[in-house]
Amino acid sequence: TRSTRPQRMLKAVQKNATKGSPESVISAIDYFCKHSEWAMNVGDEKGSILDSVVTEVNPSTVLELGTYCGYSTVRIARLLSPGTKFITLEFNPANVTVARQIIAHAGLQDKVTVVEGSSGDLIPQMKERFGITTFDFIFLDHWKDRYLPDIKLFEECGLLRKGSVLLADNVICPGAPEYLEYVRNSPRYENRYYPAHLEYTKVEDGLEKSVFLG
Ligand SMILES: O=C(NC/C=C/[C@H]1O[C@@H](n2ccc(=O)cc2)[C@H](O)[C@@H]1O)c1cc([N+](=O)[O-])cc(O)c1O
Ligand SMILES: [Mg+2]
Repeated sequence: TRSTRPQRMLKAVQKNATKGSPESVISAIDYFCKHSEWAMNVGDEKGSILDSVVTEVNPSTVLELGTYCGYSTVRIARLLSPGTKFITLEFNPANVTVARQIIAHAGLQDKVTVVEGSSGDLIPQMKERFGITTFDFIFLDHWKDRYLPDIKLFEECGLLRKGSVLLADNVICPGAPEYLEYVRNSPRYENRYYPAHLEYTKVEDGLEKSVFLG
């Protein structure tokens, strides 16, 4: 039967990227998406903004919602200090399999734990299963209608501390209007919008950074 796009992306990484080089894995995926098949990775333009926010925060605990094939997972993991706890949640088991291989090709398998399941089920388990008290940095890039319920879940589970940074992809395209309205109207968040474009296109998109004020 026909392969899937994530499987074809993995093949392109294994063929074109140098083992142990996160930068070459990132480049190989971006090349694949620009010249072979578009895929919903955060991409190079928004990825550079992600890099700058991760570097600025220099987090000790990180959560990513929506591993997909592991592109942003590799972008984040390559920037983390030794000893940082990084967890990424992926709902689709086939994507978990591809992502783990792409992360391993980059040599970053010891930096991040890919957990299979839904954010709604797993976020309340973060403390007991992974010994997390609060997250310093959270990247939201999963189902757009889950951004709002999940930020509320972070608050309810006490997973945010004064200064925790949330960065949300696709707040324009496909869009997360309810999430944007929530963080921008809440006195508990300080927000900044980073204008950019939908990965590998000229379509308008952007990232919203929200700092929890406690
Ligand atoms: O729809 C988008 N992203 C949804 C991502 C979903 C991913 O998150 C996982 N997940 C993990 C945990 C969960 O709880 C739920 C899902 C899913 O199994 C999937 O791997 C999207 C779409 C476009 N687009 O142009 O159309 C562009 C983008 O940058 C996007 O991110
Ligand atoms: Mg996205």
